[in-house]
Amino acid sequence: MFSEKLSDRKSVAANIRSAATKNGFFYIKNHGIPEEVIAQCKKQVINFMRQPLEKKMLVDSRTHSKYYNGYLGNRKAQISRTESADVRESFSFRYSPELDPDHPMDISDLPEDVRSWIRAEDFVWEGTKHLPNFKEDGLAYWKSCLTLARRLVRLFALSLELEEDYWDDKVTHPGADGVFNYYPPRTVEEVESKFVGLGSHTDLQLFTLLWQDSVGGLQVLSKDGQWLRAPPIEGTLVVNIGDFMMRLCNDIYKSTVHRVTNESNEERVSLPFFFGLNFNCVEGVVPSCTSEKNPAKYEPISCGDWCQKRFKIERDEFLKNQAKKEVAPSATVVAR
Ligand SMILES: O=C(O)CCC(=O)C(=O)O
Ligand SMILES: [Fe+2]
Repeated sequence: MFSEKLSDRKSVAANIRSAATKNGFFYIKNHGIPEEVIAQCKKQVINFMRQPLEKKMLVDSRTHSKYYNGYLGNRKAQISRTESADVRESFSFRYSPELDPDHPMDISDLPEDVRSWIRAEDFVWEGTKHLPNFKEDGLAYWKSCLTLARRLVRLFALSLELEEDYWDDKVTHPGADGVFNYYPPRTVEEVESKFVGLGSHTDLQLFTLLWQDSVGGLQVLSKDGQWLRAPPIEGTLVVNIGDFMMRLCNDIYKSTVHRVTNESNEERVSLPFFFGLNFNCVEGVVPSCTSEKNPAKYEPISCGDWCQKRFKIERDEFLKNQAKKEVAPSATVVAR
């Protein structure tokens, strides 16, 4: 991937094509993110999550965020309608031009159509100031992911028989959502009531880079409906295709359903990074994925609209179900 020779890069791209077509999930090694950067970030996630709830609520997403940033607590969301509420706790933040590792710039210098789509919110860093180096260490990992993702998107372009720079101008201020996931050790209640860590879902954008610690618990749904374990492999990141990529390549690449349950007595941390095009960028099916026999299945849509719609569905669904539970009678009528 980092080779000077196009033929080397093409050969990696061919591997990506094969994995993205079959499973939609693969591992990468020698990705260039230093182990030290990952370890520091993980340490900070543990520091944050082990705080008393009132400290974590300083950055509560529901009270402080317009755009789904900040902290979401244990069982405060439910990504899958047919499973339980999610046991996972998370801390989320979004792309900010000041923090861009490749070309930092002031938000006021962005053209208006790009600026109006920037979803970063300062409260996430304001409310975590009491944790020494939390922001610095968290962002060091996020920055490494962003630089890597910009490299990887070039290989994705190659893999789809597009020019390598096909998306370069469309990832200058991209969807780059950092999330710190924390799955507490599983309790007896969770086992008995079949609670999931994070219910079955697909990711939204072009692709996700995922670091997971050594605990395990990620499962991927295969084409024939089997849950496959995606175990931690030291020195690797998991990469998986998102829905927007699947749309852009007319379903050739698969955005695969996955879920997580921490089945251990240890804490589990994972660090996904969700990468997409600039949110103002309206993109349709790419030319190399359509033909007369295989017309585009999807209309162009902006990456931002797409994400916003999907986030809203997830949150609204959860709040609706909560409200229903609150007004439900204590007796349940069972059909006979
Ligand atoms: O925790 C993991 O291993 C995966 C998390 C995930 O799928 C997500 O945050 O979308
Ligand atoms: Fe996911």
